[in-house]
Amino acid sequence: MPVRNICCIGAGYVGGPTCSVIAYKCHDIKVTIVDLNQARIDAWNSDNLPIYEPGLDEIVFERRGKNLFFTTDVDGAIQEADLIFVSVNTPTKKSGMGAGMAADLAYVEGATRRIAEVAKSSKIVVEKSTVPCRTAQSMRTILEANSTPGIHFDICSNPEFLAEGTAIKDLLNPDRVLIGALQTPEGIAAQKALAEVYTHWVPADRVITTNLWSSELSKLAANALLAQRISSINALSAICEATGADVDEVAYACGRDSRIGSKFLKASVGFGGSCFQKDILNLVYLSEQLHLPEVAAYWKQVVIMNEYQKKRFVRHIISTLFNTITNKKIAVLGFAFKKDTGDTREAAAITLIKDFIQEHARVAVYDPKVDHEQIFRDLSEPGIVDNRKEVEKHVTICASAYEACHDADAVVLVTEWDEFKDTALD
Ligand SMILES: NC(=O)C1=CN([C@@H]2O[C@H](COP(=O)(O)OP(=O)(O)OC[C@H]3O[C@@H](n4cnc5c(N)ncnc54)[C@H](O)[C@@H]3O)[C@@H](O)[C@H]2O)C=CC1
Ligand SMILES: O=C(O)[C@H]1O[C@H](OP(=O)(O)OP(=O)(O)OC[C@H]2O[C@@H](n3ccc(=O)[nH]c3=O)[C@H](O)[C@@H]2O)[C@H](O)[C@@H](O)[C@@H]1O
Repeated sequence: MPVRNICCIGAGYVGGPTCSVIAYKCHDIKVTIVDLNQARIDAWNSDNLPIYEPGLDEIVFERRGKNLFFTTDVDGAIQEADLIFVSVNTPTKKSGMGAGMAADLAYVEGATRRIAEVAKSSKIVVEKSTVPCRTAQSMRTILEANSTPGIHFDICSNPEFLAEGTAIKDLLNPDRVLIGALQTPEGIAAQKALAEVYTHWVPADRVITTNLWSSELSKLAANALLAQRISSINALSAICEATGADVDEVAYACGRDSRIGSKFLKASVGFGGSCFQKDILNLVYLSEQLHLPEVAAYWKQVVIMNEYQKKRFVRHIISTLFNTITNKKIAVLGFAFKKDTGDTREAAAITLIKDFIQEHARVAVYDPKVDHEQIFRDLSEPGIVDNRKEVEKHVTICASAYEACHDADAVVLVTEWDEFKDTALD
């Protein structure tokens, strides 16, 4: 049976854009995106969408109210749907077993339990969130144990590979769509039904089907391999600085080898974003649980190198400014974790600025998209009394790059926003 009604649980950076694109490309499918967060849903229903992503507004504004809906009526949307994407957050656990490493699956479990409790007909449930390998097994156990008799659930894994800032481009023209399912007749039928949603616009040869566990692991593996390339080039950048080699030239020379390839070899102050670190730590935890300590140590080094790169950058600035930045003005251009997004999760700028504050510098920040309040929130460590005051004492948020750079002792270019390329400094 072709899919006619989709519900997406989680109206975040993945659920929002992904399911909006499905609605845009599949006019014969009704798509309802739900979230518990009323403010987020209100924003999706307004002129000011909660996420900045080039091309997103046009797509949402064209389909909203036709076959694309945003609501907090989670139960109603679950009941109507024949296919449900679970696209909720899976952050690193903050406490308990696996704290600081394992993925917190409480939101995935919460959404799965809700489906089991309220569904009145059989459904295909699709794991869209990034999860540890074999999570689909736990979801199946929950669904089977808690649902009404006679109702059947098929689970597919369909990890998302979009990158923020290019989400719409990535969704409209993906390198591949990955769909894993149990290799039973029902599992294969569910896999086919989901594949048919994507082949409304994605060439069939780009839709890859695998077993459930390969699909779940491929997502963690892809992010780990991408982050590993960045840590590799950043490690080489330290050697370049000590020898006079130029890391861009080294990256170019290596990238021209078609076996290596040129993408993801840009040396940086360290990767940020909500997923690379989280997903590698998730892989490290999985390796430890599987009693593979050497494998765990191998992947952990990618994160260790990333932290080293950020600290090395701060040390370099301080030593260049005669070993002290007390009372000196440091202009920080860019706060988001990369250009073309307002997302600041795990942004390198947060670590750098906190270090500058510790050194008693005056910091002037400018970012074209990040909300001022968000910057203060990110810089104020929770739980430390008066920390917010301390941050406000040291940090000024500016309305332009020129204002931030005026009379600065150092200009730190953290996020590669295009407008900085054209910013001429006196
Ligand atoms: N941000 C990104 O670029 C990418 C993220 N991912 C993965 O996708 C998943 C989602 O990530 P984001 O969209 O960035 O997270 P997000 O935090 O922006 O959005 C998740 C949303 O789910 C909602 N939610 C949580 N539990 C719920 C429930 N029981 N019922 C209804 N709504 C609920 C939250 O309120 C939140 O709005 C994560 O597993 C992440 O690792 C995968 C690829 C790219
Ligand atoms: O699972 C996810 O969340 C997503 O994670 C990344 O996407 P994203 O984090 O949005 O952005 P990237 O373009 O991968 O950049 C991540 C970080 O690496 C940095 N980076 C990237 C490329 C590079 O060559 N050098 C480098 O330092 C960026 O500046 C940024 O801080 C992956 O690219 C997506 O495929 C994946 O779906």
